[in-house]
Amino acid sequence: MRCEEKEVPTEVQKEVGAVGPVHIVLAHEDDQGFSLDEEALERLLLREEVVDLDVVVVSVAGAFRKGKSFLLDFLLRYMYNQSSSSWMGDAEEPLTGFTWRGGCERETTGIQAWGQLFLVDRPDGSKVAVMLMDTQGAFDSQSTVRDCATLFALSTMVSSIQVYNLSQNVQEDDLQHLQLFTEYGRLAMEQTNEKPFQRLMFLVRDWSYPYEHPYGLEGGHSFLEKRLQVTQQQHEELQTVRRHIHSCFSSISCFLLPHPGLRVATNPAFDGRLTDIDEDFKRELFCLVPTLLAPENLVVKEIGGAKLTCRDLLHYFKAYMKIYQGEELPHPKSMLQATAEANNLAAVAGARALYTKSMEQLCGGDTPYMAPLELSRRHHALRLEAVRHFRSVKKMGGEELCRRYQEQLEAELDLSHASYSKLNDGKNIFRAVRTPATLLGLVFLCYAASLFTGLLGARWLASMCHLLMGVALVALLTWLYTRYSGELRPLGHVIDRVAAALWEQVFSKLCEALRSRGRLARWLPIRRPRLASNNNLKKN
Ligand SMILES: Nc1nc2c(ncn2[C@@H]2O[C@H](COP(=O)(O)OP(=O)(O)OP(=O)(O)O)[C@@H](O)[C@H]2O)c(=O)[nH]1
Ligand SMILES: [Mg+2]
Repeated sequence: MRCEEKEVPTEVQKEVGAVGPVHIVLAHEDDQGFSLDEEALERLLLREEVVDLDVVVVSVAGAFRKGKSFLLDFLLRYMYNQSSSSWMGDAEEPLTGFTWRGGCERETTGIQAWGQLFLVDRPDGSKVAVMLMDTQGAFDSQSTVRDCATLFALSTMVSSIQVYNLSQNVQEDDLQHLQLFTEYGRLAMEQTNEKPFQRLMFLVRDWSYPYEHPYGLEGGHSFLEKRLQVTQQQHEELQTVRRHIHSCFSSISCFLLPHPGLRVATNPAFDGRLTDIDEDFKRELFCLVPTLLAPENLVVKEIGGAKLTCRDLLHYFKAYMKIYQGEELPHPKSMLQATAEANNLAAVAGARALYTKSMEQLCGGDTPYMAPLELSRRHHALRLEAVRHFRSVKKMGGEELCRRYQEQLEAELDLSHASYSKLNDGKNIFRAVRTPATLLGLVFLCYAASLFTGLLGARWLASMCHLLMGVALVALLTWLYTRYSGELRPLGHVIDRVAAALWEQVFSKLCEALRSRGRLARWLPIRRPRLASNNNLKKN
């Protein structure tokens, strides 16, 4: 049921009908997130009569289908009819403005602002521009936790009065969601010591316990005081939520609103006219709206302690939107997903610690060199044990998530093995002296070659050998310097690599050739595959 005007429209209706809500943040259907309609926002905020005025932004946010747009239409009536005590309108006047309707499917998407800012003279003589904002309801079946958090955070960041619209009670999960969403907002703002947001009002709809806490602001105050109380007996988790909420807003209040009557809640033909709404509801609504919007209660939007004009607000809106569209912020997750990931991460950490402890004992910095093959064998055994430990820990999230984290663990352990192998190689005395030995060998070879070629009369060849010998000597001295001083490390690394290549290409091939002839076989320790050596034995 959409509000349709059935009678001759009143002046307020005419004005409301002439303006209408403006979509400033658009929600995209295909999981593409949100985008800011900059032009629409500029048209609204850069109007000559408001652009340099301080701005007041009143936003209503909370779960979907809880009467947010309906309430905002009464706020509109107040703004259009401020001077009159009968601002609520005629008894038979249908309620129009922000679109609202009955039914169980969501109505409002993205963020909508009323297409006109209201100019209000405050008691201190200043003039401010008031912007009313309606937001997409949280927790509908089409939005992810990230979507809900983004919209709630964004509306909290740009508003000076945020109405947190709740149904029947303030439950612990309402507080937890508020904590998550405001934290998401705080993350996107520059860190300051001041409280990042201004005024928060818990608006509890359909309050059914007026005999415990009466309707209205005072009942809300005593109720909220009890709800947000931090005591030493409370579990730390409950204390943290409450402390967080107190630390985010400079002022927090609560208003308890009665049920508007069955015609409002269940009649599909209800069009918002006052005659169909319960007296209790109207009476409390009559108090609630001025509490938010009376000139003396308006709160100018401030960021970092500085008041914002409409022009400034445009700038901040754009900047915040950009942050939420980028990838630098973490993605808020559902409670189960976050818990499951935390479980798996903790199990990975436990398994990794088990592996590292054993590997440290086996081949850590203080232990002597061990045969690479043995190291590799022990790594495989410990890796298996770590994976078994990981799988044995009870975790939420199911098999697929578990497998993903197992693969991550295995990759990490393989990386650790590679660095332990390097550490182990560094302890091999032959490896440690490989570079100087190779360079010294080169010096001697060049020297012998220069002598030999000199004897044969090939002087240019002898000179070449001398030159090469000089280069090898300089390289050796440079290497010794880098190792001693710790300076010129990149140069030392290059020399190491050249020496390793020389060793591989020349000396080890030379040794291999000699070994194959059997002359050095007894002197050069080399590990042969067991099968091959057995075969050789058999052949012999
Ligand atoms: N029970 C109850 N229903 C209300 C109240 N106020 C409005 N409604 C009804 O709730 C229904 C939804 O109203 P909307 O204003 O469209 O709700 P909304 O929170 O904006 O919904 P979304 O835009 O989908 O997030 C309508 O049928 C209203 O008549 C209230 O205080 N209590
Ligand atoms: Mg709505």
